Amino acid sequence: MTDVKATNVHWHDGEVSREDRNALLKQKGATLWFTGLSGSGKSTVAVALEKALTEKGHLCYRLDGDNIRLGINKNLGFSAEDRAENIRRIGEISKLFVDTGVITLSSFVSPYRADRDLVRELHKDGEMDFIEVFVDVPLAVAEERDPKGLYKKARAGEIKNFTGIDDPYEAPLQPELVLNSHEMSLEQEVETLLKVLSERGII
Ligand SMILES: Nc1ncnc2c1ncn2[C@@H]1O[C@H](COP(=O)(O)OS(=O)(=O)O)[C@@H](OP(=O)(O)O)[C@H]1O
Ligand SMILES: Nc1ncnc2c1ncn2[C@@H]1O[C@H](COP(=O)(O)OP(=O)(O)O)[C@@H](O)[C@H]1O
Repeated sequence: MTDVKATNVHWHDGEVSREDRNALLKQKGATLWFTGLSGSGKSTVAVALEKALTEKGHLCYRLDGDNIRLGINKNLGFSAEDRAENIRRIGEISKLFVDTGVITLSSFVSPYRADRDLVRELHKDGEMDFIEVFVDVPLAVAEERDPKGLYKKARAGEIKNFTGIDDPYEAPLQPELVLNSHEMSLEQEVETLLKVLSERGII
């Protein structure tokens, strides 16, 4: 892909600030970044949290691997380079959402530490909350769950470069939160997340 450098381009501030939008929504925009193996529970937890937050009157939005890859990132595959670009774009989108005041739930395998760290850095630019949530289950558990039948296909050699099988997953070193979804109930996971959001003044 051609890397067109942004020369003679400058950020343009409006007259409404992020603080104004946060005040309007009575919450603070933030990104919760769910990372983990396919089948670890990222989407399930994000869906449950979205429901709980909405019931409490908070505006949130889910960005999910499969959905994003059907639209804005439909030109990307699963090479390390494409995954990096996938995560970079989602990182930028998450940051824009946070700027609007929305609590953004981003669920991506995001297997490379450097890609996730780049998203963390992007959020530092705007002093925005970035909460890395490692949904951590042993590969055997994810493979046993196999909700989409993809591990079976990967083991049969029908899918190449499948994370955990013939492609790496680099676990976070210092995530804000670890959820062991094989040892916790969905309700416990949502409660834990709501507590973190409350402690940080996001809700
Ligand atoms: N090769 C390979 N490796 C991992 N995952 C694969 C692959 N091929 C397809 N899928 C399906 O795509 C979903 C992962 O997309 P992501 O955008 O989250 O991946 S990444 O962050 O760019 O690595 C992932 O979704 P989840 O199961 O929800 O994690 C899979 O359903
Ligand atoms: N405590 C739990 N938290 C999350 N998912 C769970 C839990 N217990 C069982 N599961 C199951 O594990 C699977 C996780 O799949 P999914 O959420 O699609 O994972 P991912 O988005 O990481 O690929 C689902 O079938 C879900 O019902």
